[in-house]
Amino acid sequence: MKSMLRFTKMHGLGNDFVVIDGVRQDVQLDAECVRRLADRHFGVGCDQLLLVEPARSADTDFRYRIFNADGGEVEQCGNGARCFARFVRDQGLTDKSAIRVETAGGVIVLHVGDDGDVCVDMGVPQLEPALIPFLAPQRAAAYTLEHDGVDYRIGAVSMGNPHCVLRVDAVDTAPVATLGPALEHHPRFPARVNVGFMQVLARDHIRLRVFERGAGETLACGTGACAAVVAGRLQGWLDAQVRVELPGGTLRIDWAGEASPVLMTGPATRVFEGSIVL
Ligand SMILES: N[C@H](CCC[C@H](N)C(=O)O)C(=O)O
Repeated sequence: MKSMLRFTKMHGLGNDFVVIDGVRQDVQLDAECVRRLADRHFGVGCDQLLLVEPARSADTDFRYRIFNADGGEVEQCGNGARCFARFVRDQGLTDKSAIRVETAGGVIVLHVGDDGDVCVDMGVPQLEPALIPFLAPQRAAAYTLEHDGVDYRIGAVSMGNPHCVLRVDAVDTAPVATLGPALEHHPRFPARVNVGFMQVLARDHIRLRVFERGAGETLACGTGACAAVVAGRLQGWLDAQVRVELPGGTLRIDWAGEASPVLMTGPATRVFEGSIVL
């Protein structure tokens, strides 16, 4: 039976989303439906689809589910979290300025600023290989990853979702389109992986491009920015506060190190509202 679904199109620095209110709408999504909504020719088009649901526990305000354009449900989305916060406030679903949200990757706390930016406590990065998941004998600040006869030096971090970070001399000429998909599917990342290409300009300033798991290269990746700063700090290249310059714009990432949470601050933009027949 066909049904009409209302949605809001949003983006975080060009990483774009279809956001759906699953609080006031009865929404049943399967992978095929997500792929169709995400399709830039036959659907609305987006990198990820975000589904807002009622909280399932007393200590959170909402549940937030994230689906990549390939239809797969994933644990976390940083740019999406900022758009989520803007959405629930704009839609009158909450008037809180600190919003606790359950995700498949853990609880995150969103702080909506008066300046329009949103600061997200993305939680403590996970560095144990088995929990990333990444196949390695033990935890290290950096690993050697072999692919096609070449040894790459990488950082491996989970922000709830898995990230592999490589340092490059220049992001503009980095082999994102070829090495990105190859490493996304590397057998040592059993859940696949997001692949970040990081150029260090200063101890408080990097450029970053990310080939995202399940979506391809995006204009920005919030969890990728967090993972790059964590990997860079663990290798001694970066300070506690870093400007991360992505193709779609700049995020501020703060990480005091080790057991501290990673804080991500940046904008969230609403583009248009719409409805679609499913
Ligand atoms: N592609 C990611 C999910 C979206 C993350 C990204 N859009 C962000 O802003 O963090 C994954 O499969 O883990």
